[in-house]
Amino acid sequence: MTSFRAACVQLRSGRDPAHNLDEAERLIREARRDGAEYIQTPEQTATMEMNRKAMMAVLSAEDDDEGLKRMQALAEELDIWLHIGSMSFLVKTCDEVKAANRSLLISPAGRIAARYDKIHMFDVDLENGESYRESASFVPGEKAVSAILPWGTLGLTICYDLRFPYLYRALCNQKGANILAIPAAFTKRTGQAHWEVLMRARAIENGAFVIAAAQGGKHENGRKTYGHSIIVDPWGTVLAEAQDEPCFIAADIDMTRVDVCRKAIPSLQHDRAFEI
Ligand SMILES: O=C(O)CNC(=O)[C@H](CS)NC(=O)CCC(=O)C(=O)O
Repeated sequence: MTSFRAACVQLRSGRDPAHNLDEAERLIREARRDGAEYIQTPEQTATMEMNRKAMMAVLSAEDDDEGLKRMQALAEELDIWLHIGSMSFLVKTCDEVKAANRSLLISPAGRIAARYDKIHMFDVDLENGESYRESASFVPGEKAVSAILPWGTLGLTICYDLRFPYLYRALCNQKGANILAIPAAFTKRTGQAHWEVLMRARAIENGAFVIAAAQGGKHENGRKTYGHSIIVDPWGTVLAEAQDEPCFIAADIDMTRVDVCRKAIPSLQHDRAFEI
């Protein structure tokens, strides 16, 4: 199998996890009716907009999470690869309980085929006063993860990871990835300036498809995310892109494009070690 239809579900998740999952399910079903076989949802599909205390109060460990079980049942019912861009789960570190910002690939049998914990924490102060301390609530992951799909190999990353190109290089050169997943909740301000150019760069420099489902619009607490869920081919061509409303976008993915583009520009093979 060398081609498949991929979709991104764009959300504007709010404070109520059940409502967020209802909205995700509605759009996943729409994307399925349109023929999608791989459907990705954004970072923080189930819980956004919460302060640390409120968020910790509603989270469960992955094994006990009803929302995740619901998404597993949905993948099985619809016979799709359902990629939950991220959900948060409680995890114990040595001295405290924190959350993992975790991406989950669910197989058409409803099983968890891969899980990836976001490596790079968004601890940032923007010029306009917006300030984020992801590491206050989340423990970062330590491990790059790829997963084999029937059509190719998926590299799993999340949002701010987009800014660390060597992660994508490692996924493509050392873990076989030729499809890069970058589900996100980018800020509107940074997204306007950086989103599309970085997404296209990751696709071009690695000769890989990029699939990125996003949060978009003005959320309940006033925070604005950029939206613009995007699917890019290995030559850097944008195959589908959203605005900032909840919706789905879809594209037919022809995996033979990976070989063609990597043959034309074999930069992955031309990587060299160098002295500093
Ligand atoms: O906190 C939540 O509710 C959902 N999670 C997020 O919004 C995450 C962590 S704060 N956002 C990003 O990584 C934005 C990256 C970004 O915008 C950039 O790199 O420019």
